[in-house]
Amino acid sequence: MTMIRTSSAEPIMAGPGASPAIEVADLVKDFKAGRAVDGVTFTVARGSITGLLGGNGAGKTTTIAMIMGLVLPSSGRVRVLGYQMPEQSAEVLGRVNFESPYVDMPMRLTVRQNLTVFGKLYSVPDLKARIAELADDLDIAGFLDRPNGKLSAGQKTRVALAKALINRPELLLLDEPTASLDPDTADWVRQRLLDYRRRHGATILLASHNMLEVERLCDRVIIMKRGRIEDDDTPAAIMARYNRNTLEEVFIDVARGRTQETAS
Ligand SMILES: Nc1ncnc2c1ncn2[C@@H]1O[C@H](COP(=O)(O)OP(=O)(O)OP(=O)(O)O)[C@@H](O)[C@H]1O
Repeated sequence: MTMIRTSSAEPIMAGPGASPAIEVADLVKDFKAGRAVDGVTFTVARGSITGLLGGNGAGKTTTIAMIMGLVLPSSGRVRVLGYQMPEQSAEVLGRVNFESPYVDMPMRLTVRQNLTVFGKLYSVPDLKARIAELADDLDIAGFLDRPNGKLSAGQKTRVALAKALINRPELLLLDEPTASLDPDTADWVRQRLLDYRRRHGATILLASHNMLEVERLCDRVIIMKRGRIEDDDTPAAIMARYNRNTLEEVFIDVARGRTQETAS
């Protein structure tokens, strides 16, 4: 285990398994139009799959962007794999990756060229072999030499997943990983994510509007509303607390302001 001194007086424990995958404390983000994240605190255990739920504008994407160090918090603290973000981001970014259907890869580059660029950014060793392995695992070998702009939504998602896994990340952050996919392809993507977690012991944090997906994938659910955490527990415990059989019903209760006591 390594002790690292940072600008803050407190040392950070940075050894393998020494700290949670993510620690977020009193996180706040103010934009000109108002407060997007309003004092959020949670930790994510290594090897877990955690779902970040909440209605449109609840603050999920902003929270994930602050965890990645892409958006600077107005106040509060983020640690990823034991390192303080964004100050120590250089220590962790190679061990983390991200996927969102709303962030396109360069359209004119072929799939192989895209994966090569991202692989080089992550200094992936033996990159050709890694791309071949992912092409096999994610069934993209048939269109490796096609421009990204000429792929269907389902094919693009598989390529985006290949990009997200190229550096064998210990922590994977996903923003609606199955948005706009047909149920069969969405199920296939979920299975790949479960396989990846099982094989590599990776941690996954995902924002999703698909409640069945969250019930199926997640060990734990954090529900956000207007920038704050409304609930945080296992899917089963949350459904029991709201006296509901599905997370979809809980989501609607939370969105419509029904409390755990009044929901029935
Ligand atoms: N770059 C930005 N500049 C100004 N306001 C922003 C910015 N990014 C997000 N916001 C605002 O912050 C709030 C939270 O947005 P965010 O995208 O984090 O929510 P979300 O929970 O991910 O929503 P959705 O489910 O619709 O993707 C919203 O009111 C949004 O308009």
